Amino acid sequence: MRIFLVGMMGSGKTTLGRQLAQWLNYAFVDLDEHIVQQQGQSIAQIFEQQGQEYFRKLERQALEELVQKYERVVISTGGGAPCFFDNIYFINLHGESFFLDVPVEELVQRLLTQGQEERPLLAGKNIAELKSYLTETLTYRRQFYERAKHTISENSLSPESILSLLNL
Ligand SMILES: Nc1ncnc2c1ncn2[C@@H]1O[C@H](COP(=O)(O)OP(=O)(O)OP(=O)(O)O)[C@@H](O)[C@H]1O
Ligand SMILES: O=C(O)C1=C[C@@H](O)[C@@H](O)[C@H](O)C1
Ligand SMILES: [Mg+2]
Repeated sequence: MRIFLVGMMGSGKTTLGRQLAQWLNYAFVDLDEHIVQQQGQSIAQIFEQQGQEYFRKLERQALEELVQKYERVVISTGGGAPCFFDNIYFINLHGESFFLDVPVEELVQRLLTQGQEERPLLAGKNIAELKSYLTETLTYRRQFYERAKHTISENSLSPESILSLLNL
């Protein structure tokens, strides 16, 4: 089985994905980290030097490569990954998807305390700007995230709740 975690920046995809892969004894891939390693550039550098559009193409290519390569894997996607091209359909075609649905107030707290620097879309924003950016972005992205096969709310972000949704 392939398990994909989707949701906003700061929703906990990397943290939970790593834990879940350990539980299942599956491979773990963080899509952002995978792209950074493959390109030898940080996400911020890719955005700056080649642009966001190029980054979105890299995300799609990486998704295609990873489903070819792995059958038992947990993939934590980047915050925007399911919202470009037909990526969310591609994800659903190749595995079980989970939307980590965390309220904006909580995202703001987490992202303020955990460096905005590696997240180019958040860099340089103050708390009010961060909040309005996340609110607007989530309002638009929800239509994609909600196409995930399962939704997990903030208070059940654990490997156990994912396993029980999968009847494992
Ligand atoms: N369940 C949780 N409760 C509280 N804090 C959490 C939880 N999960 C993750 N965090 C914290 O929130 C921050 C963001 O988590 P993480 O990096 O896993 O999010 P992400 O969804 O992968 O974000 P991005 O899309 O930017 O990669 C980290 O500081 C992490 O320690
Ligand atoms: O929400 C987004 O668009 C992004 C989220 C991160 O995971 C990275 O993929 C990148 O910083 C863009
Ligand atoms: Mg992450």
